[in-house]
Amino acid sequence: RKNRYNLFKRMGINGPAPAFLIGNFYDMYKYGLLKCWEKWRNEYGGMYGYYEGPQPILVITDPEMIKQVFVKDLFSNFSGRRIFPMGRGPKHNPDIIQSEGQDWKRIRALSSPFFSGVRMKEMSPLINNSVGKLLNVLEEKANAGTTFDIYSVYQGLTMEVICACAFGTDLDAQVDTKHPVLLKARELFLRVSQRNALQIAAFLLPELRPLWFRLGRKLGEIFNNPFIYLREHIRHIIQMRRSQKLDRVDFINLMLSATEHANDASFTMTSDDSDTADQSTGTSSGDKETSSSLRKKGMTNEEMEANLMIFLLAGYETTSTALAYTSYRLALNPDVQQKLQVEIDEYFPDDDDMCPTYNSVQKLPYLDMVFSEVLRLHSIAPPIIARRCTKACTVKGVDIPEGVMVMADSVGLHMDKKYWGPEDPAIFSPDRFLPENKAKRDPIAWMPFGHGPRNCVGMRFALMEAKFALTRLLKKYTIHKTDELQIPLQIREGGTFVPKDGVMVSVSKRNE
Ligand code: HEM
Repeated sequence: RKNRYNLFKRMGINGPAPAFLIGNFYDMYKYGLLKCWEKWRNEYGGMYGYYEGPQPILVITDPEMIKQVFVKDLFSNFSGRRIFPMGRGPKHNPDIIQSEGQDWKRIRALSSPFFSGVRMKEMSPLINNSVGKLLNVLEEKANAGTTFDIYSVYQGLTMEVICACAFGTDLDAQVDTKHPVLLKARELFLRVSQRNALQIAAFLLPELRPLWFRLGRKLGEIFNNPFIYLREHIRHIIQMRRSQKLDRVDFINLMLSATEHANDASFTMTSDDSDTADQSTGTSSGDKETSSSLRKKGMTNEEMEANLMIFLLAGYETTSTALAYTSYRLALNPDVQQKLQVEIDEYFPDDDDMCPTYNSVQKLPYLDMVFSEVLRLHSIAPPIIARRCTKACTVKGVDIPEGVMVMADSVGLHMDKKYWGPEDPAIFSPDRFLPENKAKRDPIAWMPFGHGPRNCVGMRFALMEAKFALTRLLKKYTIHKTDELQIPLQIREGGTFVPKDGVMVSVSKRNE
């Protein structure tokens, strides 16, 4: 441990001085990660090292270094992710986020087809159906003229959508706002952000992870951890679907066939499924197995459960947060909102009950610019954009020892004047994403979904869902700033970075 705390000094890399045993934990606990990163970035520049407990984190912003870690050397030297202090650890972890090496590649190869263009098109009616219900909820709010938290409304929407698309279940979570699955997911993310004594102990003493993991499970059973409720919910659905053998287009159906066909050499997914899968795996250096040979190995039952849980949580939390941040920005920038409404009206004229499609929403350039700018200013999952060095190597002249976590400072990149100036990067300005401005910038400067073969597998899904919701919402309603809107929004940091106290707005019907 003592040696570990000297690591960055020995490497000749600057950074905040760590305290023995707790690293830089005190600052992180007191001020939060966003504030610490900003302070350290200002003090030490684009590359520095700090310690999360005993875990050394090397923060980088150099585009070439990021490309080497996240793309070129990903499989050979950086196949690990950040390790959750209370998790099972990276070895033989059944879920896509925590697994590494060949296990990750196989799970990714099996999961990518859920997000292919063909699947997106098949899922669009399910999404449109839930967006229709969102409009009904907003109609009530508009009629009542009340101020309300639009974030919690979006949480109902995204929970409903992910349950329909992943499990084929109809939760009706926008109307039944006390649905236990919705409440448990909300509670789970809240608990992660609260850092109880066990979480802190696990964070500071990761060597005892197997103990923390077992203790966490035991205490979870005693104290009704929401995770256990959600896991049982997923198990129940899997059992039901196994016995019913429904022929539906949802994740669970694809996973069931992958599980049932494990090691069946003749099994192939349809060619329609392959358009995202091969981008993710099988193309990097030192990689012998192709995506399709990995897919043939299938998934175990435990992997299926674990990954359905990841999709449920990721599908629910991230997209609702992105929609909440977008509503915040639109409420504060009525000119941008109006311009967006003009674009939507032009593309969907005189059509109150429009049903956007996967292709049609991609033809709205200003919508894409607005959403991209929102994701630039509001990073939702920045700590996860990190790779653990699994084999010592040199990256652009920096010797990186095994075990160091290399994190791309996406928040710093998103605020760097070099890429986003001369206008102050803190200003919300969708024009930064005009094609002529985009062409001048290194694409690495914008990475809300991460980078490389291990980037966000659900990106297409998130973009489609958010764009369906925004086009239909803005066609009918205008979002307004209210006295209760918190400016700037306070952020709650946990697994994700979300508006701590919601987003309090009102809506009005456009044609009245
Ligand atoms: C606006 C919405 C979203 C944002 C901002 C977001 C962001 C991210 C980020 C930053 C990563 C890490 C990428 C990296 O390490 O390079 C990630 C990974 C991931 N995301 Fe998303 N995400 C979103 C939506 C979704 C959705 C809707 C799903 C699934 C339904 C999803 C599933 C995943 C999974 C499974 C991974 C791990 C991929 C892997 O390790 O191979 N995400 N996401």
